[in-house]
Amino acid sequence: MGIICELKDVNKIYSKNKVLCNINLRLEEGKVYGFIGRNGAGKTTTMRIITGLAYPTSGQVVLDGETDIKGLTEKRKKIGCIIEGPALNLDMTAKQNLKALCILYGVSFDRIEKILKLVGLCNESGKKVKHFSLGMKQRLGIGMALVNDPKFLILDEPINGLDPDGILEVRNLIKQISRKRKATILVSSHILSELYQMVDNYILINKGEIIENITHEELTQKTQRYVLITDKDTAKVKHVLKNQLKTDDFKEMEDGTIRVYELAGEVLQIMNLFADNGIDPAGISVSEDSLEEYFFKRIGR
Ligand SMILES: Nc1ncnc2c1ncn2[C@@H]1O[C@H](COP(=O)(O)OP(=O)(O)OP(=O)(O)O)[C@@H](O)[C@H]1O
Repeated sequence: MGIICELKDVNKIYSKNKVLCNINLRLEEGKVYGFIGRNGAGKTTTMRIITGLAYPTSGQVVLDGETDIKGLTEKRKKIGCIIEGPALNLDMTAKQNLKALCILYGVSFDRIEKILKLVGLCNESGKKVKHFSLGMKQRLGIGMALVNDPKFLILDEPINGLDPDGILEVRNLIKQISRKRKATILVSSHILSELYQMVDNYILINKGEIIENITHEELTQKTQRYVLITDKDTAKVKHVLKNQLKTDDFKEMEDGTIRVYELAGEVLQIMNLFADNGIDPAGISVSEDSLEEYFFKRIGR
């Protein structure tokens, strides 16, 4: 899998205020990345640096292997982005906005109908954007970001402020774009659960530092319900789980505890079995981390 974007030791200082600290990121082709952090964590600044709207104080941006200004400028033409809200002309219709952008990019109008269909705005041809709902504006913004047929999409908080219907529409749209166009997508949010089941990888940023970069599977496992077992004879516990409970869905954690996922509702069954096998665990309980709990735990709050 090729790397479409890489940040190497990127730092950004705004008048003595260090807003990005040694950011290292590698974004693979065709994957969807959720960029999650509280307001002011540094998401927008990172996105601005990737797209060339801001320069890093130090460090390097690599886009599709290019590192010099000329190469980066060429690659940036193939990035579609919404940063700090879509740039829309409110007195024009969706189609007129898309047409204006096609002229700016020097591309044919052929793609407009396809984009309107994809973003679900085909039936809004007579309506000026100022009469659109926030969700419609966001969808048009995403459509605008697709005009130059990008391989890489950067969407800054596209779900922020939307009602539940709007959230669903934008989520579905992003999933569809990723499936149909195989584009790499970096999408930010300050709420981890907003991006759940929508992205392949979660990149957590806090106070300008990347604190975690994990896959959807890893996050699911970390936030699932599980039976938490504490016992000094972990080998025996694992043996009983595997051979008598016939489950492989457990994990030994770094602190020596064991988490059994599949049988989270079967704690009594597990306790009985342990009793039969002479295991008297120091601790056994059902536990889970919600997505937001997990996030706050990671950012230390
Ligand atoms: N042009 C600027 N000049 C000075 N400070 C800035 C500038 N742009 C951003 N900052 C500061 O950098 C920090 C990170 O801001 P950034 O916008 O990247 O955060 P964010 O994670 O995108 O949050 P938000 O969702 O609120 O935009 C903040 O403390 C912000 O005040």
